[in-house]
Amino acid sequence: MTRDYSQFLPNAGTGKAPERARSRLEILGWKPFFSQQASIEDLAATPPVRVVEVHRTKLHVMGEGLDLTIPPGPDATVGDWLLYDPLNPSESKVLERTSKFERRAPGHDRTTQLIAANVDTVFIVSSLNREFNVARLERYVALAFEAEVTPVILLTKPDLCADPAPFVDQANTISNRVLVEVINAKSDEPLTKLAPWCKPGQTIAFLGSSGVGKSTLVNALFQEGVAATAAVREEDSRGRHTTTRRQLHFTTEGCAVLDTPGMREVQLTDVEAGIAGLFADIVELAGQCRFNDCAHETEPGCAVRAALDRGEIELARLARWRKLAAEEKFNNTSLSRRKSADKSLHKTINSVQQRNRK
Ligand SMILES: Nc1nc2c(ncn2[C@@H]2O[C@H](COP(=O)(O)OP(=O)(O)OP(=O)(O)O)[C@@H](O)[C@H]2O)c(=O)[nH]1
Ligand SMILES: [Zn+2]
Repeated sequence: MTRDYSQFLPNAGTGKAPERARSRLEILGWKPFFSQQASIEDLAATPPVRVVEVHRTKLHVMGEGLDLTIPPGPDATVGDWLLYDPLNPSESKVLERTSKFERRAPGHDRTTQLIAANVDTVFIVSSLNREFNVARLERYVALAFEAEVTPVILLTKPDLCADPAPFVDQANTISNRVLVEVINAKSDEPLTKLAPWCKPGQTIAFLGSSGVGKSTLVNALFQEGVAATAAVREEDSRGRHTTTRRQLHFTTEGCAVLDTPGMREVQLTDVEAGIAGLFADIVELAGQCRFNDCAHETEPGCAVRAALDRGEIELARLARWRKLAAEEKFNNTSLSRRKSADKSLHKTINSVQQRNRK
């Protein structure tokens, strides 16, 4: 079967894009970034498919006229694009990702575990009450930057808050690259307020503490039900529908919503790049300090303190940067310690087994 994929290649057609119906691939999230990684011949021989669901023993993938499960050979996660090799499915090539969420896998040799790939926007949700915590929001923002996903902060439950303004002001101090929206998840606001990020072909995810309104927001997006294309549910032995561990649900509009408990376990790991992006100004200043190991406290020639004195950076923000950077350092050292501990445990087990064999 030969398919024509030329329309998905970059610079196809004329400059002015004629209004045409979106293809199935585009609704699934196919973008020029992916088509640039393959030739027309590749695309015809090994058609692109997206991983819409990850099971322990198989991957559920969808593409143009394709809806199948393949063995989990390729090191792929939910959201990934594969060039599906019909002759050898487990050898299907995983395309380079626009973004990826990872988490630390405790006690394994592989230090990180892929959670999700090719997410466009992550909504960082916090409610306008005592749960609100700028430092926590900042961690999530750093995480999103590290994953190369655009973060948007959503402040929920304004109907239960006497004065949202101070919370909004605080959230706005995090980064001028991050939008802050106040949203009543229980009203009809989600559909309209989230619309700019929930267009067809977009992939979105939600992060935030328990009880802040993530499920309520997701349900609001699926008001018209889960699209037929995302019949990605399995029936268990009792004939009930069970939500499997990692999957994409498509709204009737064609926006993919990531549903994976793994996102809740995403920790602030290896977020150095994210922190650097979030506190780019402070990081740059720190590079100008006289001493390489400047703690920005009492050292002479400290560019950070100087900027603080000039009122160019905020003390509270500097404190948050210090805390986040220290935590990041701690996470990294505890990981290497944990890794060597794992190894010695492994050695112990091996030597015990050898002794028992004798
Ligand atoms: N008044 C009001 N209640 C809200 C709003 N958003 C969520 N809630 C309520 O807060 C409670 C928790 O909301 P959920 O959507 O279950 O929160 P969650 O973030 O999905 O929580 P987990 O599933 O534990 O991670 C529910 O009773 C919601 O109805 C809001 O904007 N206003
Ligand atoms: Zn300094």
